Amino acid sequence: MSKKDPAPQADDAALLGAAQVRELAERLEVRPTKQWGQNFVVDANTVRKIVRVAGVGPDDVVVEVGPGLGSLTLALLPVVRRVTAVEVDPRLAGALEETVRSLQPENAAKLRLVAADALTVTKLPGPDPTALVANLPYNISVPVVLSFLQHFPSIERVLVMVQLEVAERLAARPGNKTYGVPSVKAAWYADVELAGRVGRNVFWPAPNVDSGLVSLRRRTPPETTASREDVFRCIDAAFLQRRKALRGALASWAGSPDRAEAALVAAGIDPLTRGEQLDVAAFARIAEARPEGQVDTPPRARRRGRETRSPVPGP
Ligand SMILES: C[S@@+](CC[C@H](N)C(=O)[O-])C[C@H]1O[C@@H](n2cnc3c(N)ncnc32)[C@H](O)[C@@H]1O
Repeated sequence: MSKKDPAPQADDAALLGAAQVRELAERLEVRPTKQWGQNFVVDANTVRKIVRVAGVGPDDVVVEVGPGLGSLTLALLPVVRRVTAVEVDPRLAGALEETVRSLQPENAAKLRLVAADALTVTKLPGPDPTALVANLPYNISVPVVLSFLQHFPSIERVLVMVQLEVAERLAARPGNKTYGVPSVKAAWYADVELAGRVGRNVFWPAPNVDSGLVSLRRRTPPETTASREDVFRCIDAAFLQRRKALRGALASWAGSPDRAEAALVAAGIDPLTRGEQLDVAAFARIAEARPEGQVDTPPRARRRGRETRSPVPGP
């Protein structure tokens, strides 16, 4: 056993309870807005749980998207090396540092505030982030997760609280009725698990739906010569008409149903399969099998050009 003091836990720290969240909001004259998905956590046990399930520790540099009034930030700060908090609402961004200074002065130096729209953030100050931990605004939760996994390869783990339905969709497996574009794209970057459910009563104001915790662990993307963009375009096309067999659903993506069929056969996939049955590795194989130089063309041009294009290459 080490003689060193154990790493501080969120349990020891000053956290915000329901009364403090409301008081703080009142003092800052912040009325929560739907536009920015502002449902603040008013339950200290929930933020402790998020930090615990995230599995972050003293070496972690955590990005928190949407710190709001600071409920989760205050639970993260005692536990991790640094928190970089990205907040779009200038009223909240302007107050966060002061909140931390007054409640946890010992951790104030660990906080870095970035006042910005998280969807535009592709670089962050300070050391590379190792984790994303956030209670995300519901309307942009999937784009935020995908964008941070794309732009920050140093992020190894993600724990986000999102609308339960979105959490289930992110963690869904092929064949499941909630499996869709978010599930396949998230699986490109990470192994994804539903890590818990959270009732709506831990928020102020309470949303109309329950929430879920989603845990993502970075993995190596499927091996393919196709670019991520190409694979993602193929996924988008397949799910645009999710009940359709891929031969038809991928027709415009490939140039024609015949070309789609050829790419599917070359990838070893039955052309009558539906996208909802395939995992991300299968989409990577299809994108790889697509004829080179192929571009999405309007239907008329596609019909005219059909006979003149070169055949789809074999596997
Ligand atoms: C669900 S609240 C969570 C607040 C706080 N983390 C908590 O748990 O109480 C979402 C937060 O994200 C912020 N937000 C919304 N859209 C954003 C964006 N595009 N970029 C950064 N922050 C955003 C909101 O202003 C709000 O503070």
